[in-house]
Parts: sequence; structure tokens; C-alpha cells
Amino acid sequence: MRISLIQLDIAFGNPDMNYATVANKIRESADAAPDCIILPELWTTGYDLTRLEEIGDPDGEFTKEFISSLAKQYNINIVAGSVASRNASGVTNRMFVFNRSGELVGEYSKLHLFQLMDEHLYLQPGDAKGLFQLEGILCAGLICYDIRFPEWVRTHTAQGAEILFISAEWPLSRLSHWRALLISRAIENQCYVVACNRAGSDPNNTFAGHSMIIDPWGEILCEASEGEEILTGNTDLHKVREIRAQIPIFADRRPDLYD
Ligand SMILES: O=C(O)CCC(=O)C(=O)O
Repeated sequence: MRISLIQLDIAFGNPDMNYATVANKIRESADAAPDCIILPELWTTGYDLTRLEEIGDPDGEFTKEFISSLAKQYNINIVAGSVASRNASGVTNRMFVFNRSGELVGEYSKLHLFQLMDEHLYLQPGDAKGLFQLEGILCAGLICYDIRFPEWVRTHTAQGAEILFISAEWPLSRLSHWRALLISRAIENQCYVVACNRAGSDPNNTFAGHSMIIDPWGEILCEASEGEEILTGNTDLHKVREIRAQIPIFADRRPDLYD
């Protein structure tokens, strides 16, 4: 699968501007003929948490229609990062995944809320895994802070996920953690890691960029710089199967003793 990661700056609290930017970036990405595109976390609003009740997308409906039509128009699978999706019980940080025909094939709400950035005060946590199929490949969607929870990531790969799609707004001050955690998740799960971060700053943070694709051996195949960039690379699923056969960690696990 050929994948483009759209590492963009996000206009703080300005969904209209962000939808327009994303439409342009998806059009631009289509030139590299990717099979799949991924966007960063909370790309419609950024971390304007105190206004999410006002500017969050009701049930994600506008975002779903918007992304579905772009997926169809360009014939590309889209892992649509995440958006603030609001309903009667609150706001979730929710990822939507569309296939080339514009059908919704996956949804995931961020499970671990990041207290350091006050997420627990404004967001409701998810309660379900982010597994979905794209082009016959079992994939998992995860959001930012989730990568600090290897036990959660493992529940997806133990069920056979071969590509982890991670959307983030990861701050520059912890860039070394971002890189080390992503490489570790790839090695220990023997899978591809496709991690799309945002660029730029908001009133509280400067973000790290450095989106990347990592192979199941833990090698970084491509890595963006700090600024806005569209990064494109290829995954080869044979590699996942070869490494899993060579070092059979899934067969050798002892989950009966892990609790
Ligand atoms: O875990 C971290 O250091 C960053 C997490 C984060 O920024 C987030 O989940 O939004």
C-alpha cells in the first residue's frame, strides 16, 4: 500500500479554514497516487478544547460527508485523523476511516485522554478498539497518547492488525519520546507504523511534525521534518509475515501470566 501522510498546520478553532486546507492538501496528495491518505489528530479545531461544545462537529456528520466525497472523488482510502465529534453525552476525539468508494469502514474514539493537555476535562474517552479493513489488510487506528500504552496497542496486533495508523498532535518538547515509542511499537508488534503528526503551533504548544512510516523491523522508511509536508511511502505486507514467521512472538506470548 502506498500511503501519504498529510502533516499540516491547523488553524486554531477555525473549522472552516481547516476543511478548506484539507481539501487542498488531499488534492495535492493525489498527485503521488497513494492508495491511502492519513490526517493528524483534531484537524478541524486543533486543541481549542474550551470551545469544542460550540465548534465540534455534531456526530461527526459534516466531516463524514466531506471526507467520503473526497475519498470517492480521488479514489483513495482516507484515514481521516480525528475530529471533535459532539453528541448529547459530550465530545469524543474520533477517527473516521473511509474506503475508495467513500464508505465508512472504521471509527475509533481516543481511549486514553491526555491529562497534561486537559483532555479529560473536555472529552469523553472511547471504549472500543480501532480495528478496520483496508484493501483486505487488517489495520488499527490509534490517537496520539495511545502510543504510550503498549498493552492497548497489542490488543489490536494480537487480533492480526498489520498496519497501525496513528494520528497525533504531539508536542516538540517530547519529540524523542515520539520517535522512540513509535519505533518500539513497530518492533514489538512486528507491524508497519504510519504516524501522522501536525506541524505548527497553537497558543499553548509547538508541535513536532516528524510524521513517519516505520517498517516491522523498526526501520524508519521515511520521516518528515518539523514543518508542513506531505510524506509518501510504501508498505510491503510480505515483510510483516516474514518477520512474524522468523521471530514468532505472537505464538510465544504467555498472556496467561501477564495480569
Ligand atoms: O504523550 C505525549 O507526550 C503527548 C500526547 C498528546 O499530546 C496527546 O495525546 O494529544
